[in-house]
Amino acid sequence: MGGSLSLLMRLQKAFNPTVVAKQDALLQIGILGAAQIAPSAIILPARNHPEVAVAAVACHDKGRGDKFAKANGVPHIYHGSNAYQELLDDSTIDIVYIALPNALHYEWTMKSLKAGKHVLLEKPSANNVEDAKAMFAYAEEKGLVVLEGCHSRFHPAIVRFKSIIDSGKFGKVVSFAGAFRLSKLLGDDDIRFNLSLGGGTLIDLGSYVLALTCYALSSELTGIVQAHADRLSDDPNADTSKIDLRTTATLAFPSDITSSVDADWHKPRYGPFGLLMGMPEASLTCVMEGGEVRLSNYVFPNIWHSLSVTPKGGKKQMEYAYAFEGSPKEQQYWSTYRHQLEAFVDKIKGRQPRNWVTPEESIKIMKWIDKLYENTGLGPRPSTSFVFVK
Ligand SMILES: NC(=O)C1=CN([C@@H]2O[C@H](COP(=O)(O)OP(=O)(O)OC[C@H]3O[C@@H](n4cnc5c(N)ncnc54)[C@H](OP(=O)(O)O)[C@@H]3O)[C@@H](O)[C@H]2O)C=CC1
Ligand SMILES: O=C1OC[C@@H](O)[C@H](O)[C@H]1O
Repeated sequence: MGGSLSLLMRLQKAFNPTVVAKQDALLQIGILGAAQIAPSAIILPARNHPEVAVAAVACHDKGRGDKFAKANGVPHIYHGSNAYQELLDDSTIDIVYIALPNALHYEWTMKSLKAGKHVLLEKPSANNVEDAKAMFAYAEEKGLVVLEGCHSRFHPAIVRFKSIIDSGKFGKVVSFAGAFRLSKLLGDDDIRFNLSLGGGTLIDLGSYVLALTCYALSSELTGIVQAHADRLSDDPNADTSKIDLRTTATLAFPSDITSSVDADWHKPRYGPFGLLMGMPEASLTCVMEGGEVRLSNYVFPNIWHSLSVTPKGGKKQMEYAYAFEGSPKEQQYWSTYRHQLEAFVDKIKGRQPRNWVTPEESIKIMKWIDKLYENTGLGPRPSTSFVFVK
């Protein structure tokens, strides 16, 4: 099939994945919050997974909740101020998908665990490392699965990217660069720019960069060489002065490897009156002694990505990894979120997932997000006033 035809097919499949026949005894998923990301991250993947069903959504606002449920074929809706807790009290729900503002991840993960539910939690896992540690410790105590949805980690493209580095074919790693850069299309009132809701560009976009960098290098980050944040406001008394529109940093890894981080929600716009957005960038580049490998588009690699391998002094070669080797043909259309759901269900069912984001990794990423925020002077994202009682 020609390039443009396969691209069209992948686009079509991304928004209309095959609806599969369901097995008996499905794991029932409840969604907390009628979030924008929920259709891509859980509704569509669940339609394509034979062992799960989305059974309910909880939304404070009845009108919005009804609209969400209707548009996404969710059979039951909880609404009103106690909606989230009512969903957790529903004994038919096995899994809770949490796509709430970052500051609410801790509270609703703890409450979900207390209610005996497994949790698929949006990235970043929490507002700060202390909250993340408490969440994963409680999950362990309860014998339940909590997975931070760093969805890119599950796609064949990132696994292939890492395997090229790990193969040693190009020798030792010299340096690494990770970027997630977008033009600002959201208002300042978006959850991403609100300190009390756990906002900030490093915690939002940078959480991917840190997680994917640490995964690809399979080694412990050892320190911060330098870091800089462009703030939303210069008024030291305003919360917005603690919100970074862009954070850039250089990190140190063992063997003198340095890695750059660019988390940017303020990529310049261009054209007349700045009407055009800059090209979104989600890339990872690893420079090794004998060559370089670069992955572009780790966010929606199922629609399109490129993996370029350039031997030192040689010609760039392109690779694509839409499916794992030997996997059924249909899987070439799986999104990062569909791969993630596969792993999550495997873990709950006691099967070995192909790939996993461990609690230790999630905690480590939160630790370095805190350290970077300390380093840039903005300070870690504060915990909320919620006090958890077992
Ligand atoms: N994995 C991925 O690709 C992506 C992940 N994310 C992550 O998902 C989470 C949610 O992001 P997104 O979908 O953009 O969020 P939304 O802005 O759509 O908000 C999600 C839900 O949070 C509740 N909420 C929104 N604003 C507030 C507020 N001011 N105070 C209290 N509750 C609020 C609402 O619940 P209700 O319906 O009850 O009113 C809303 O439906 C974040 O953690 C983000 O990092 C986001 C985008 C992509
Ligand atoms: O994938 C994403 O892209 C945009 C971000 O703001 C969002 O939170 C993130 O997960």
